[in-house]
Amino acid sequence: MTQTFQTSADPVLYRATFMHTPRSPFADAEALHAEDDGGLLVAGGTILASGPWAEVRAQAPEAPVTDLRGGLLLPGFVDTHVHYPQVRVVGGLGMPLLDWLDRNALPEEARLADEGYARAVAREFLGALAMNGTTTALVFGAHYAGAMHAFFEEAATSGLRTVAGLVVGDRLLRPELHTTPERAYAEGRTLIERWHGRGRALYAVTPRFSLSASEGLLDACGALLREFEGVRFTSHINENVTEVEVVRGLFPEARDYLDTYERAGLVGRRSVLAHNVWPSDRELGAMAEHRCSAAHCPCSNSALGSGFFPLRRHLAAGVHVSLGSDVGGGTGFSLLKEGVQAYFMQQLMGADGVALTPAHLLYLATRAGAEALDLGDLTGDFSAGRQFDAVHLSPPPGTPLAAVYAHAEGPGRLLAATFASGTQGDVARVWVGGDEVYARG
Ligand SMILES: O=c1[nH]c(=O)c2nc[nH]c2[nH]1
Ligand SMILES: [Zn+2]
Repeated sequence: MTQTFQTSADPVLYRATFMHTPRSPFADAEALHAEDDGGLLVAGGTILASGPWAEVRAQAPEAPVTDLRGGLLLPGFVDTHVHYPQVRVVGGLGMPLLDWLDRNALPEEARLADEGYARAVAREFLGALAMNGTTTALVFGAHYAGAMHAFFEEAATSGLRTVAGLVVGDRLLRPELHTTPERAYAEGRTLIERWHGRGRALYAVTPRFSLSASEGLLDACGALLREFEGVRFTSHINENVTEVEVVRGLFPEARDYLDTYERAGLVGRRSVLAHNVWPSDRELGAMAEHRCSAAHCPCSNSALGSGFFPLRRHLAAGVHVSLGSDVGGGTGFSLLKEGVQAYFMQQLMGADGVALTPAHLLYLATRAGAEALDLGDLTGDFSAGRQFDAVHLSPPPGTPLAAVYAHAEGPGRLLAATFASGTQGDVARVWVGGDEVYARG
């Protein structure tokens, strides 16, 4: 059954310490906007006014107030790379990518042929996103159309914003995961017609990676992308050195890994490519020209030993970067953890790394993801006109983070501590479009 959310059309007020990054801290050092005692006026799920409490309150003196003081209100997190079928295989440590796929991920993905199994996994997956404060996700789907119908049904019930699609491959996986270009096109078309643009769902054409996709299959994906307005494209790229070598051998005509997607017409403003740990300069320049995004997945890159993400080179080339948890190659759903891991890795890169501030981490976990998905007008910050997509962090009393919250000197310290030690347990409430989609306890 699909749940319908009854968002109040009457104005409501939220009073909280809040922070957001309407602009990129990579372009503007003053991008972090913090309100120690802030107000958000929301009606019909849309933010009408945002600023100091006294000013916002004056605009709607009669509106009921939700008092969230004592915690921290942030825009809902945007996870731009996370695999729905891999919830139950998180924590397969000690293997590089291709072994990890063969031994850990793909056997589990084959189990989603059973629609009942897939539905149970979808519920676990969506619940995990919500309880971690993720309100929008670009979801790498399953290889089975039935599992994707189940996913979209469950996503509608969850209230979360999802961009997702059937994952397709026609070689070098397990035979039961293989499709054909014709079937990929037909099943993709049916899923798009049923789900794309319905409620909070959008569709993403999703070949698993060029290693497992023939040219014909990538062309079928390109046809779907051309034929249906607003459909997104996502896949993996340049994650692991062995993978890159294999792809080079499989596509002797292609200039590089990116070109395998470019030749099929898959790369544009609404394309998100996960990882990109080992890009060439040609690929970075072309990605900037296409205005596509790289989804950086620092916990996954660490767990699978894939390498250090060259953030400095992406920024220098003008490539937009967002964050992904990459569950189950990644180690969990928290974008707070991804943020601090991104920070750690850049620190460890020495002169090649970028010194990330708390504002950068917040931007990467929120606004950058919304822009990667071309949903920046809808979500990603608390500016007037955006949807009220929010996560309220309220550390349980007696925890170290609660002590920091009670005594932090200034917004930068509060935000740094939140990324450094915040977890799923600190997420108290989560809203999407003004609808509460998660409440702790
Ligand atoms: O991190 C990853 N996880 C996956 O499931 C996958 N498939 C192809 N390439 C991949 N990389
Ligand atoms: Zn992935």
